[in-house]
Amino acid sequence: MTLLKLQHVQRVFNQNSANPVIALKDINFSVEKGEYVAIMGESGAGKSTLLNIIATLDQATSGQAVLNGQSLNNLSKDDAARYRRQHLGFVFQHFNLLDSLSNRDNIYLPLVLAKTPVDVMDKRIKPLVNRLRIEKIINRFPGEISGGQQQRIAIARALITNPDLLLADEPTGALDSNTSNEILELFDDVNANGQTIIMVTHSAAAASHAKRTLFIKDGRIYHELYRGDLPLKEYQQQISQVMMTLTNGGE
Ligand SMILES: Nc1ncnc2c1ncn2[C@@H]1O[C@H](COP(=O)(O)OP(=O)(O)OP(=O)(O)O)[C@@H](O)[C@H]1O
Repeated sequence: MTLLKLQHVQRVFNQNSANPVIALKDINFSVEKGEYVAIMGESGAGKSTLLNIIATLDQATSGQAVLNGQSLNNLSKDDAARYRRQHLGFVFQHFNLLDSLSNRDNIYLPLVLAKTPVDVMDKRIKPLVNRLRIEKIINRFPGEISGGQQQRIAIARALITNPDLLLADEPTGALDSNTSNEILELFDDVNANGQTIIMVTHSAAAASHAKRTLFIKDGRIYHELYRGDLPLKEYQQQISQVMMTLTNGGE
């Protein structure tokens, strides 16, 4: 089943000025339910712009973006905020946890905002605590745990609403390579449990964990790679090669 479909998506910044910026020229792709897709491209290629449109934080200038049957094109600010809360989960590079709340309350936060009863919150958190191995840190505060542990809490916060789509923006960008690997294995596990994931990353190692990688250049999809049955390392090399070609002019 198709979860996300983008057709001829264009995003122009400063459209009515003397110097409009065409950040996305013509983006076309679909994501099936249960897929794990990485998005790569050089700095300025349009990755954040694309992610923001999928995240309902921005809207296409033209073209269509549809997520789970809902057009993302003309949502009002309030409707977009509600849609995000109900259907999307976010994981960021710098975790974005609230230091004044315990880790448990950080995870509960999206449910608190949705006025969810406490017994439902307790029920929802239990399987996540086991799966993300955060038993020992759940009652501590973000300032008292490591970066990798903070990212685990952030992943739990993103998953507790059972989102249709998990959006990850450079989720290992602030972590050392060992901790990055642990977090990437966690994403593998989360995806194996049926969660659809889109991850923007500069890291070929991170992208190699996704089943498909889309490469963006100058606001268009330039190439795509499927992992298939390739071992992680070989797939990572293929991804690095495409990135190298891209960087060297992309022909
Ligand atoms: N608010 C804005 N106003 C004007 N131009 C913008 C705006 N946001 C992004 N751009 C431009 O749109 C293009 C795509 O930017 P975008 O941030 O999507 O790239 P990116 O691939 O995410 O880059 P990076 O990897 O550095 O984060 C760039 O040329 C950028 O300068």
